[in-house]
Amino acid sequence: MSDGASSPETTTEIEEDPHEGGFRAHTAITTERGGPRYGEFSEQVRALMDNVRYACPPPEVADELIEQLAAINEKLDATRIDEWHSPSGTRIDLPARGNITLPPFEVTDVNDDGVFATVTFRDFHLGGNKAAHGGHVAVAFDDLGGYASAVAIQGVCRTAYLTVQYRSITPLNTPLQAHTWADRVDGRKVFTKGAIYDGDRLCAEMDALFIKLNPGQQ
Ligand SMILES: CCCCCCCCCCCC(=O)SCCNC(=O)CCNC(=O)[C@H](O)C(C)(C)COP(=O)(O)OP(=O)(O)OC[C@H]1O[C@@H](n2cnc3c(N)ncnc32)[C@H](O)[C@@H]1OP(=O)(O)O
Repeated sequence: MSDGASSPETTTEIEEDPHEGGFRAHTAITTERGGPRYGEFSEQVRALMDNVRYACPPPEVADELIEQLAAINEKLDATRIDEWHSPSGTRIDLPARGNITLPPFEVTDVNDDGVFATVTFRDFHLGGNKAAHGGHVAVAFDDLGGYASAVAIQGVCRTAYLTVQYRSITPLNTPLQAHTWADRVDGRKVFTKGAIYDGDRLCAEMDALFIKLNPGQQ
C-alpha cells in the first residue's frame, strides 16, 4: 500500500476490539502476524496450487505426494487458530493481505478516486485456454470493490450484489491494472464500480452494491 493511503476504520490490534456481529466493527491491519516468512509460506502454497492445476502425477508419484501432503496438513492443522487472529487477510504488507484464496494483488494507491491495484491471476485461476476463470475475476472485484466501499463509507461492508461484464480475455500470469471506486453513496449503500485492464485493453468491468454493516450485524 502506498504511503499516505487512506483506509477504512482500522485497528492494528484487535485483542481489545469487541467482536460485533459477523464482521469486526474494525478492519484489522497487521504486518507481523505469522512471522517474517509468512509471505514466502503463502507463495509456496500458491506455487503448490499452480503445479496441482497442471499436474498429472504417475501413480507412484501420487502415492509419495499423498503421504507428504498428509504430513503437511497434519502439521498445519496443529497451528490453526480462530479467523480473527489469523494472519490471512490482515497482512497488508503481503499480496492480497496474505489471503491465498484471493487472486494475489498489490494495492498501489488509495485516494479520492478509489483503490488502484495490480492483480495477477495465476495458473490455478485457469478457466480455459489460458484465460482466467470468470469466478476468480469476480472474487478480485469483490475484495477490491469491498475495499473501495469501506474507504468511501469508513466502515466494513458486505456485498449485496455484484455483476461483472467480461469484455475480453483476462490473461493469466500477467500483471493487470485494477481500479475500483465508489460511484455513489446513499445512506449505508455504496454503489461501486470497477475495471480491470491489461494495458490499454479492458478485460472486465464491475457494477456492485455494498452495504455498510450496522454495529453487531452478522
Ligand atoms: C485495509 C483493508 C481493507 C479490507 C477490505 C476488505 C473487503 C472485503 C469485502 C468482501 C465482501 C464480501 O464478500 S461480503 C460476503 C458476500 N455478501 C453477503 O454474504 C451478504 C448477504 N446479504 C446480507 O447479509 C444482507 O442482505 C445485507 C447485509 C447485504 C443487507 O441487509 P441489511 O443490512 O438488513 O440491509 P437492508 O435493510 O436489507 O438493505 C439496506 C438497503 O439496501 C438495499 N438493498 C439490500 N440488498 C439489495 C440488493 N441485493 N439489491 C438492491 N438493493 C439492495 C435495500 O433495499 C435497502 O435500501 P433502502 O431501503 O435503505 O433504500
